[in-house]
Amino acid sequence: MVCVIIAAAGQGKRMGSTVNKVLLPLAGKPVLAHTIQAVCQAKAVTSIILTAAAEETEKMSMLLAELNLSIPWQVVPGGSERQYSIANALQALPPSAKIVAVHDGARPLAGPGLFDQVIEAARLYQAAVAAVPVKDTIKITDHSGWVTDTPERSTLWSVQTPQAFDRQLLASAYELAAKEGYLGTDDASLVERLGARVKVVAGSYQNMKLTTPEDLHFAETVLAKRQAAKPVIRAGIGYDVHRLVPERRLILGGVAVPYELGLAGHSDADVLLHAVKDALLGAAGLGDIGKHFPDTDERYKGISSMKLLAEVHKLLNNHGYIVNNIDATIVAQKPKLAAYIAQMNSNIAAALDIDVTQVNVKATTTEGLGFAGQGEGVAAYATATIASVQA
Ligand SMILES: Nc1ccn([C@@H]2O[C@H](COP(=O)(O)OP(=O)(O)OP(=O)(O)O)[C@@H](O)[C@H]2O)c(=O)n1
Ligand SMILES: C[C@](O)(CO)[C@H](O)COP(=O)(O)O
Repeated sequence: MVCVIIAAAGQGKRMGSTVNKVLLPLAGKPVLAHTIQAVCQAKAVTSIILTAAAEETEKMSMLLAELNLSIPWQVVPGGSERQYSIANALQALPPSAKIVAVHDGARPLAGPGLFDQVIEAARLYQAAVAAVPVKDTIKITDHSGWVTDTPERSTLWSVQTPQAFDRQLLASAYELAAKEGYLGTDDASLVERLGARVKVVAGSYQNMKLTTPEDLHFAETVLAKRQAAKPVIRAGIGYDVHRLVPERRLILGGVAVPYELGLAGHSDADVLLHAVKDALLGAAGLGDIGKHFPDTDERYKGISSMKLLAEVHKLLNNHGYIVNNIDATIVAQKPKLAAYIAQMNSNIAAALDIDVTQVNVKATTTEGLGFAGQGEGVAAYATATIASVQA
């Protein structure tokens, strides 16, 4: 379980506004609403704790309630410094939380994917931060403004949030900082003092912390551009045929259909899923299943086509696509398939992480004509549309 602490208990003094900057309007809604929605879209996140200044607790609770979140949330009082706010939130963590991510309420432009990446890195390495390479040359000065050093830029990173940690590690880091009276400017610096290693995950230059007024203009521009960007839709087609033979199971759309014959093939010969996968790969311009899962490869002998459908889904995601819809037709004289169609739809939807309404499997006979009509084999046609994911 992953709990995200959203720090929102500051005053936004550098913004020069009379209201807390996280409550300022941005593209038609409060900055904090953008931040919370991005956090909630991350797949791994299971709960939220928001830190709020005492006098803003009610306002922020109302904002959270209006967002109608599907995961549990709570609001805890902040402290006089960001670090003290996070320390309060750590006391309120749900017992099930094994990973804790911390994010600034004032970073509304972080994409959901970044949370998932940083959380995944925290699972692997115990501590991870989003960061971008610095673009300017950085100088160190003395207190009179004289340059004392120019650090090598290739080792310098501008560190952002989210930052994610193993729960115990972060708790120990905060305990040590409290004991030693150390006040850091981010959470990872506390963890570093324990001697633990922190992994850097590539963040985004757009994921800026709204600190001064010009940052708000930048954020408006980024959001306007994101809203105007139209996803590109691509379509693909798939077709497959397998021979019906004795002593094989008849697997269609991941369902074992009772019948005296089954489909012959190197894998489980799920002709429907083969057509669906070819349609998806075709839509993405990624070839076909023969290219990715050759029938000469022993690894795929007898393999469930549901597993390979999940692989195709991963491949599409890695190339920046999400699935829009699937339409498919199974061509078989026998057996009757109507009773199994709903399960096929839901199997396909689950593997592709889409709603079942986006999948439409049908079945038809050929009135006794041709190889399907003669019961020699089963064919399947599929079409798929996919959409490119916006950055
Ligand atoms: N005592 C504090 C101070 C800051 N924050 C939060 O930590 C994030 C990052 O801090 P910063 O940008 O410094 O915000 P402010 O403290 O509000 O800004 P300023 O320093 O200009 O007053 C913000 O979302 C802020 O609301 C917090 O939860 N508790
Ligand atoms: C945690 C942080 O956002 C990482 O860049 C940053 O250090 C917060 O600093 P601030 O002093 O609260 O602005």
